[in-house]
Amino acid sequence: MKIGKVESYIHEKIEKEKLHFVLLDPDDVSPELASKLAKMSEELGVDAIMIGGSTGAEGEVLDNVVKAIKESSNLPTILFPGSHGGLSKYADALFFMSLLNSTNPFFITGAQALGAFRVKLYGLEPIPMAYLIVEPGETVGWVGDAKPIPRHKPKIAAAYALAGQYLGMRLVYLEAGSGAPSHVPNEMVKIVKSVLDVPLIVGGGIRSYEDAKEVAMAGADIIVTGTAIEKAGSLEEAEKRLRSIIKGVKEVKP
Ligand SMILES: CC(C)=CCC/C(C)=C/CC/C(C)=C/CC/C(C)=C/COP(=O)(O)OP(=O)(O)O
Ligand SMILES: O=P(O)(O)OC[C@@H](O)CO
Ligand SMILES: [Mg+2]
Repeated sequence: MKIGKVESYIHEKIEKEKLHFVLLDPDDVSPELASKLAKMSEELGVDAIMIGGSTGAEGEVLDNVVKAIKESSNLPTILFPGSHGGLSKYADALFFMSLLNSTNPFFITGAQALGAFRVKLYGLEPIPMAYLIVEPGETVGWVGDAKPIPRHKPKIAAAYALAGQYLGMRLVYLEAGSGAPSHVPNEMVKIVKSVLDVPLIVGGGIRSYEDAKEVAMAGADIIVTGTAIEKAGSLEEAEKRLRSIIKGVKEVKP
């Protein structure tokens, strides 16, 4: 079995440092803004750009944002699809994710089957990933028909994460939901990390130096931020926030 370029890049990098990925939602950012944010991200030390949204980032809108990002930066572009619609031939890779704690088979295997041929046709690099929604879950929890993992039940998260690894998934993503008032609890990150051999991604509600640093210290290998950068209001503010979040991530050594 061959591990693709983007996944190999992730594996090599996490040996040496904690990573920071920026998520851009084509529903919320224009190609022009995406292009500027991607360029800034590369200059400041972000490790990859994720592209997706839970309320229908697809078609031309998605393609144009991916193209704009590819033109302005050399960072790997990874699709973060809300369904089989969230695929673009212009991206490098995609998180081929299964929402393991969904109550709806569409988000566990259905969207994956409907998207599989197009992934092959577009030559996208699929990276199998267990996607787990933790309370509050926000929009993605509702859209994904999730049974969100209670914040004070880290063992449930660990059980799902380990099941994902044993099912062959090569990444686990703990998601509190975009814009969540608080990120996944540190204790949960720690316990999940302690049972896993595959890299752990944490996102949702991470918006400051302190947030990023504590989640990295708790054991996340990759920290994702979307809202903090996307909705900064100005490029100056986005830069300020990005600098402090990256500082928090990179101060923690693996
Ligand atoms: C692998 C393929 C083809 C599909 C996977 C489909 C699955 C399992 C989706 C999971 C459920 C879902 C709706 C995920 C959306 C992921 C996502 C992009 C969330 C965050 O987007 P943001 O823009 O930050 O937040 P909003 O939720 O506010 O849009
Ligand atoms: O927008 P934020 O809260 O940074 O969340 C990022 C990501 O985990 C959402 O899927
Ligand atoms: Mg969104």
